[in-house]
Amino acid sequence: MIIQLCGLSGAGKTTIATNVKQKAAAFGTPIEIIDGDNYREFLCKDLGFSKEDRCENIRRLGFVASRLSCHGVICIISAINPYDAVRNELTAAYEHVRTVYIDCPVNELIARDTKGLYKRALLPEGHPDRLTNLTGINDPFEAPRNPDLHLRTDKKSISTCVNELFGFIITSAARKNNSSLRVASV
Ligand SMILES: Nc1ncnc2c1ncn2[C@@H]1O[C@H](COP(=O)(O)OS(=O)(=O)O)[C@@H](OP(=O)(O)O)[C@H]1O
Ligand SMILES: Nc1ncnc2c1ncn2[C@@H]1O[C@H](COP(=O)(O)OP(=O)(O)O)[C@@H](O)[C@H]1O
Repeated sequence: MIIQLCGLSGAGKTTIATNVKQKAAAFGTPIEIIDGDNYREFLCKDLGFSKEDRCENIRRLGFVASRLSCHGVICIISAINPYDAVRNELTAAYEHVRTVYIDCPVNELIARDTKGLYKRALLPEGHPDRLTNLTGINDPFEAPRNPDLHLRTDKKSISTCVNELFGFIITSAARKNNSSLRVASV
């Protein structure tokens, strides 16, 4: 199974994915987190933040996830993943892909600003440190219309979000296994 997260920088993707991984490990269920930030240092080092590069980034993360998930590893793709088209591409290309929207309003993210990116994007035009393509400020984010799970991280605590995603994964995995068993017994 592949869980593709999407959500703005600072929305809580890494925090939730890491906690879900820990919780699952305690139950003996391995989860691999395929994190955009992390892969951009290695496999996706050549990519920037244009629409083409962001889509290519997601395609590569999706490919890695597909290789692991066909050996039974549950994968969480933790990336901003801002475009509908490439999210749909992954859903169509691979089996058992679920889309989870980690949602937080921009005003709250500007207040959190854990990496200082929002401050830089909001600098006046022409400022040498201004970030010109930060998702949600001056670059698009296409909110998924029908995500399989929608978590509002400004309204729910970290532990509630973690429990909801964990529960969702367990339920989806059970459904997937039941349907494989039905197919196998036909
Ligand atoms: N311009 C711009 N826009 C968005 N994000 C930026 C940008 N510049 C750097 N960063 C940092 O890169 C992380 C996002 O990488 P992703 O691979 O998740 O992005 S994408 O899915 O390809 O859109 C993102 O990580 P997260 O904060 O964990 O989301 C940022 O730390
Ligand atoms: N309900 C919540 N879920 C996840 N993170 C939250 C929540 N409420 C507050 N936060 C905080 O928001 C920040 C999210 O950062 P991070 O997980 O790195 O986001 P992202 O990976 O989406 O960029 C962390 O400082 C975290 O403690």
